[in-house]
Amino acid sequence: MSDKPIIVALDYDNKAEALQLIDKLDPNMCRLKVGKEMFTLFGPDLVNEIHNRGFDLFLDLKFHDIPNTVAKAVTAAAELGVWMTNVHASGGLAMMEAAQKALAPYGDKAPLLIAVTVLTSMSDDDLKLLGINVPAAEHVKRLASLTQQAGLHGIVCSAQEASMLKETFGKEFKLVTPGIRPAGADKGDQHRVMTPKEALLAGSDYLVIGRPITKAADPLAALKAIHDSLK
Ligand SMILES: O=C(O)c1cc(=O)[nH]c(=O)n1[C@@H]1O[C@H](COP(=O)(O)O)[C@@H](O)[C@H]1O
Repeated sequence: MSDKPIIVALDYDNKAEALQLIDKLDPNMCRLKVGKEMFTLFGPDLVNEIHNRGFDLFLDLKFHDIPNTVAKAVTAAAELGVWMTNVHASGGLAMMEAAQKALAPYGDKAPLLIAVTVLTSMSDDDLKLLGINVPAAEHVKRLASLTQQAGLHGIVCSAQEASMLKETFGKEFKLVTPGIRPAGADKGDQHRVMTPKEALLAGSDYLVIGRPITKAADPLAALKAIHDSLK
């Protein structure tokens, strides 16, 4: 587990509202994630504004394209100075190797590069519709193995798979787990969920948490409650 495991997923269509929350947060308590919605709306300016406030940023754009294109995209993320970025493991071994290789010139300034395995919104039945006739956990394991072979830092997966994955791939291989729901919270579109405390106990290194914080009546109080529940 990281000493600062919470990553708040900022999925807002309003920059002022997002900055209002960020200004109440402490960079010693959490990291932040900007994804497709906010990056499409507000671009690198938002990344710079978050960096200026002292936060580590996970740029979650889930690149999935031909190796050359993805290598260029992760290079652009490295130029922004982000702490972590990601690709889809389903893009394949060559794509992931090209992405990792593109980061080599950045040395210890390179972002952590992780690969999304099976989205936490997907169930075994959703995989069947894609022609993948194995349980999600098995497909996650297959994609995690490819990711480790490509030399990436770790994967995005569900905390439900964390203990099996830590056992198989070792403690240095980072597990970033969305689909985190405090007990009784609305699951929304997530399927493979776990509570924050259970996720850490199962072996998650980082907990990605969005709506349980950002949609709470008092987001700061929600974050503090989750933070305290981990002690
Ligand atoms: O890569 C991700 O961050 C991600 C992968 C995944 O499998 N599932 C998943 O929910 N996410 C992201 O994690 C966040 C979860 O948000 P909430 O469901 O609101 O807590 C969203 O920003 C998703 O884009």
